[in-house]
Amino acid sequence: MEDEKPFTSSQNGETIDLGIDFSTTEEIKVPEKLIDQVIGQEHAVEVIKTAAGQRRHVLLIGEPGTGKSMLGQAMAELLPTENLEDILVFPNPEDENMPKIKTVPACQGKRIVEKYREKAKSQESIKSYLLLAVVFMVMMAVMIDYNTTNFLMGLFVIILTMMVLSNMRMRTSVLVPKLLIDNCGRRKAPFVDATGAHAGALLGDVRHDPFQSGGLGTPAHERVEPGMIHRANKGVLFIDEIATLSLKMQQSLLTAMQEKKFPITGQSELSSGAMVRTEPVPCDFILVAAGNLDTVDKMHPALRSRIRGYGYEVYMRTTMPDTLENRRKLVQFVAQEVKRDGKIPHFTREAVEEIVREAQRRGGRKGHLTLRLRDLGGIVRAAGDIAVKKGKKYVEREDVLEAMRMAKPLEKQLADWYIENKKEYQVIKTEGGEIGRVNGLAVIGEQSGIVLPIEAVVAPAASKEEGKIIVTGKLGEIAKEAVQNVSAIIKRYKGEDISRYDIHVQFLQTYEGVEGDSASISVATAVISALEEVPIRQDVAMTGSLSVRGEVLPIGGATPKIEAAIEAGIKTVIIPKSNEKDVFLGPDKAEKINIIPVETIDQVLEIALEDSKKKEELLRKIRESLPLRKA
Ligand SMILES: Nc1ncnc2c1ncn2[C@@H]1O[C@H](COP(=O)(O)OP(=O)(O)OP(=O)(O)O)[C@@H](O)[C@H]1O
Repeated sequence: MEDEKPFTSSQNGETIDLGIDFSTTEEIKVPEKLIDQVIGQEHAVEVIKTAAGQRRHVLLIGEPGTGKSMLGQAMAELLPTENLEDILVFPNPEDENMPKIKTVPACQGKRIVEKYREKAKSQESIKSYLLLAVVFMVMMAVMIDYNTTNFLMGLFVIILTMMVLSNMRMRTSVLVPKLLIDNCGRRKAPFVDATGAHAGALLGDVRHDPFQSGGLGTPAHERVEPGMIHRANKGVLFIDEIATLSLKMQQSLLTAMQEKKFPITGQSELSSGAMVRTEPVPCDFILVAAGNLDTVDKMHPALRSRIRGYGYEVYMRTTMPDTLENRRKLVQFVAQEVKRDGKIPHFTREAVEEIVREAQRRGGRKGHLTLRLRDLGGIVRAAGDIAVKKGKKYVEREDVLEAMRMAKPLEKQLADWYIENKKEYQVIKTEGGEIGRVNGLAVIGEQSGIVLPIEAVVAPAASKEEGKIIVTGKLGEIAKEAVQNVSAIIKRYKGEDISRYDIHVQFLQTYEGVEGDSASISVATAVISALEEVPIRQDVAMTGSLSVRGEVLPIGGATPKIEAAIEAGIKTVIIPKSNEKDVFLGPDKAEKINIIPVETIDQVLEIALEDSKKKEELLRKIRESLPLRKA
């Protein structure tokens, strides 16, 4: 029971209880089966086990790097191997363009081809002896009565014999079938990853033959190439981003799933291969399709319905509760990543603690650990590489910390560059007070924060009828929405309509990829400051969403945003109270910043505005007017 209780507090540099006694991950046993190595996706694991037993299709929806392809591979391991088959393609004497297909138990395919080859070879040797005999006889005849006519005659006979024999040779080799799918010696059912495959690779193809019309060509059956659907026969066909397949391909995939057989034909209409169409080739695979939520919308409806009707849909989790049991699983994860990589040393306990701390940080929510394990595995490998370079026997804590500094995702590198750049041009101010200018916070990608300065100017409306909200810089829509929300608040405390003013809002130097939806308390603060002419403290940064009732609502990415503020040299950060427990900072960082959680807009203004009589008056009016003001 104790193991299942989630931890709620941040560990800020203390020793982390990992729920297991060990000094290095060398002592941790890694399960043999891949399915037992899947961490934190218990529901998906259950479904995969059931689906493997019942041969059902599965649709896995979720974020990248959460184990979708790993589950597909794990499923292949669970499938029986006794009924694996070899597939052969034979020439069809009645219709050359419709090669015949034959299925035999695994390993028999090779033997059959071998037998045909032997037969063809013995015919070959008879022909060679025949040719030798003819040459010998002609030479004898020419030698007995040598003259030019006889010599030329002899040459003609030899050439004629060679031509006849070579024509016979072609006919004999035509009879050797081609082994299309060879499953001999396989210890696991096939797992075929068809992500991003083009039509020929997925469905099979027949190669073009330029000599075909001259009768010199390669026989049709030899030009037949199996598709991934055929290679996956009796195994798993895994397709990530399934919606990126063309509708036509999805339709063919559906047919293949229904029929469990699919003929192979040339995919290019201009190729001579397009004339060839084999008998249906077995493709009795289990489809494990993957993607994100967008995939569900874009997928061929009939294909999705097939999976829903004859299989399961699973939503992959992105976090798991921070319990002792799950921390133990992360220890196992580190051990298994080390084993899988094969080139890096094992981790010390302290190094694993640092990985778990990073998992908490990336979890982004209180009491949660991230399940984007591919990214976490990236840090494990980078730390391992660092330890290898230093010639260490084990990966230590400092190596993990160095890896986290080094292995920054692209977005983080970009965010750092913004900060440097903005500092250089003094776009980010970290001291003094300014009217209408606030340090907002935003994220790029998922893990990287930036300081996003916002400026507002308020002037009496130029037009008599109505004022305008003029937004410059990217994120225009977000700013407009934020201004609309703050206008309700202003109306209440000021008793006047904001439409009497033109309001200009600018997000200073924003770039592609910046997510600004959590900037609404910043916009509100900038607008109120501009309207009331009360300066905003520039050593304060803030993040939070604002409701029309003046509540400060939770946002994502609290930790990276605070880290960005620290890097920019800001001293105080305002965050929504409900995000308080999502903050995971190391002790070195935590001491550099004062984090103030707030619930309402007046609390924001109290901290962010410079002290003055005007400010006191403003706060009094706002507090009286706010419907949900908490005492
Ligand atoms: N749940 C998990 N348990 C253990 N390891 C995991 C898990 N998820 C991811 N990993 C690690 O990350 C690697 C990559 O994961 P995988 O390729 O399965 O992710 P995915 O969800 O298929 O991502 P994508 O959609 O980008 O292909 C795995 O080989 C494994 O090392």
